[in-house]
Amino acid sequence: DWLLSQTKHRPQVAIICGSGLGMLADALKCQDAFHYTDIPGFPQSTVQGHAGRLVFGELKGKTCVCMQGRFHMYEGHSLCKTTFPVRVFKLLGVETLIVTNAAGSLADGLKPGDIMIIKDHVNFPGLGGFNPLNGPNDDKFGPRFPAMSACYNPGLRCLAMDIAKQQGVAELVQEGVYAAVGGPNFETIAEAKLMHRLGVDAVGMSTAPEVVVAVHCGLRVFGISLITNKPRPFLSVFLDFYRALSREVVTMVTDINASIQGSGCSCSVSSLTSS
Ligand SMILES: O=P(O)(O)O[C@@H]1C[C@H](O)[C@@H](CO)O1
Ligand SMILES: Nc1nc2[nH]cnc2c(=O)[nH]1
Repeated sequence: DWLLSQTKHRPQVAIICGSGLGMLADALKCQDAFHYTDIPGFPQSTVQGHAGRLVFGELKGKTCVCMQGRFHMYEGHSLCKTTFPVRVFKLLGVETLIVTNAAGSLADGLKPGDIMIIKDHVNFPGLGGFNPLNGPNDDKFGPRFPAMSACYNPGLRCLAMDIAKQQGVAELVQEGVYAAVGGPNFETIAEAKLMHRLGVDAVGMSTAPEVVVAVHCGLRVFGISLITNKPRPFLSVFLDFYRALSREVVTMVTDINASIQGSGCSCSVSSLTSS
């Protein structure tokens, strides 16, 4: 009610900006911005890179609200608090939630700088009983036992891939499974390997609880992870080096063969190339 009394904007889309992604809010026109400290009952950001502002504005003809800074379990917030803004968005009239995060890659084809469109998630805290929907269910938001089999809207995922192609950045974008862990420590090598074997492509410390609450209250969800790092077991560093070296040798041999042929000589070192 306080927010609705402070701004004329009536957002249809909410965007939660992940670590280092707060500048997404700068794209909004005709902004009304509120510090979390000024919003009655709102939790407070404690993490560097999370400015702690709710920014309303227009983006390509849609009214949006952006969270510049989200809340994480490792800050000491209860899961109810970390996901509280999602219910605020629902009450503001939002229909679509876009979640973004910084995440570590566990997949061979995902490198730092790539974008992963989230196709599904593994909510490790949730599997262990740490769920924002714990406690009495509030039926005005959603059912006691909500389905989570299609959390990430297939139409929006498809649209995002099409836009990536149109903008010529498709090679940086792929779909994958995000896993949420509690943090704040990063994974041990054994934990990273375990998650990789379980089918996880990227790991982070947020997002899944927000998505659970959003799906519970009927919001359409789209999620992306910005890949910021990749856990590097020693063996894979060695294998990458070995592959790079092999590629160099093949290139050198190919060049040598080309110059031998250019000189009119009939011999070559092709057997070395193939081995
Ligand atoms: O809010 P997100 O999920 O982007 O933040 C990630 C997880 C930690 O807060 C932080 C670690 O780098 O980035
Ligand atoms: N848990 C986890 N969170 C991250 N956020 C950004 N990178 C990582 C990572 O490698 N692991």
